[in-house]
Amino acid sequence: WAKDCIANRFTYSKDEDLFYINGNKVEKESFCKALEYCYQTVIFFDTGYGEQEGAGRKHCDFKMSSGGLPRKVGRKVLLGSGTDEYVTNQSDQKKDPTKEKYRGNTKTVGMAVAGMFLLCCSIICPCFRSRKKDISEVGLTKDHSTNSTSSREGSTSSEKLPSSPVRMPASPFRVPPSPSRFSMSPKLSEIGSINLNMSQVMKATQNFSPSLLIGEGGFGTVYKAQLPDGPVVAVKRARKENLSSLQAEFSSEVELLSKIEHRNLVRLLGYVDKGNERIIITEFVPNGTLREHLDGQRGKILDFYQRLEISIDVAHALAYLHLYAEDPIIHRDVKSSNILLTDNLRAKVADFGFARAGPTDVERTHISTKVKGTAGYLDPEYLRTYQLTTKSDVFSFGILLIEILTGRRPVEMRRAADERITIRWLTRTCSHLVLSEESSISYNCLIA
Ligand SMILES: Nc1ncnc2c1ncn2[C@@H]1O[C@H](COP(=O)(O)OP(=O)(O)OP(=O)(O)O)[C@@H](O)[C@H]1O
Repeated sequence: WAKDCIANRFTYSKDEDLFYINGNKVEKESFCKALEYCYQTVIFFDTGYGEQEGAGRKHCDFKMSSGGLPRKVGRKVLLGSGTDEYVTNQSDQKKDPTKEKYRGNTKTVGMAVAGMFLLCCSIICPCFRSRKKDISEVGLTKDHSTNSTSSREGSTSSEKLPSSPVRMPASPFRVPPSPSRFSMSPKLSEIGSINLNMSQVMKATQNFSPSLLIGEGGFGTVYKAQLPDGPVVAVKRARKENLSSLQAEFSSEVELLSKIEHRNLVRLLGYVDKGNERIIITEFVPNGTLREHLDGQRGKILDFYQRLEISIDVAHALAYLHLYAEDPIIHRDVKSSNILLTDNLRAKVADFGFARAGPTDVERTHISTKVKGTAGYLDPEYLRTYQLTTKSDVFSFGILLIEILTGRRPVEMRRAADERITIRWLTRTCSHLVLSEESSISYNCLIA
């Protein structure tokens, strides 16, 4: 039998009693582990894989009903295995030779993503950046306006070069950063804050009026608010129902956002943590999410160069988080609905609810932690090993690039079964296409 799950094909040959993933022979243990995860995700997606639902159960001893299932957090997946989080050394990793083959597949994907990333950053980026106009940003009340202005990323020649080269990965693919694109991390004391109390927040949002509601997600509701002294802000309010479980998301978002400042990251302005109110106030990004644009819900469809610019913006945001923030930060939820666009179609990465501080010690390569993120964007190695590195964001970024190029979601549930998994559809479609400059899909294939 064979089973398609996310971007993988699981095959069992009864005659040979052999297990395959994407045509590669693998040990039963690796096969079962990967298939078990797929079952979990399929349940989350409710994909209608029903006809193959039982495949593998006969051979693998799944623990499907004993806590191995993903818990649902809004549209996100949360695979839990205890609450302990700890940092381990590379040398701590136990090498299981039986997993190497499957690991090889995921590494190939990782290399492909790195290739795309490099293509954007090293070749295309300089060509198009020079044509860019600077975006004027709303001036906001800051506690230390003078200092923070000097530390903010902009286009002045007085910008500082990135610090802490020690943390740069020792990768042969490393691209030297363009000094004009990065800034030092702001010091915590320099972060701007709008000091609002709850009654001012109520006033600014007109008692959380539905007419000011601009978004809703797993964390809560988001409102557009006009502050008395001018700026328009986004006010994200946690749901009351499961406040204790949202507390971690709230703390993470506030703590990490307060340490970063980059024009491609949504800026934290303040927060409320009082009684049963958890509110995050950020700059308002007026032009909706990238997903809305890809869906054609925001007027004119994005052209190729706009998509490219957006990709580059996100790449810069991630490079900043991974390499130039005070401590490395792993976003863990890079996806098109978390990319907000300005009127000039500049991208800002938002939603730091799942973000984690990465390993700070150069000796340490990863953090062992439970899996969080959104199905379809999750790095398969992280899923299997629970070992989180900045590369997990890079994997999600690769998926995002394909989404940007094709307009499709990573998994398109309404399509025919053989077209549901965008990566597979893309590779199959592209391999049949004769490349021609007239055809945008051919061009996109070429880039992908
Ligand atoms: N700063 C902002 N400016 C403009 N709109 C925003 C802003 N922040 C959030 N939104 C809108 O609110 C929606 C939900 O926001 P966000 O993704 O941060 O919430 P969430 O509860 O963490 O969602 P999810 O669980 O889907 O990640 C976004 O998709 C966007 O439409």
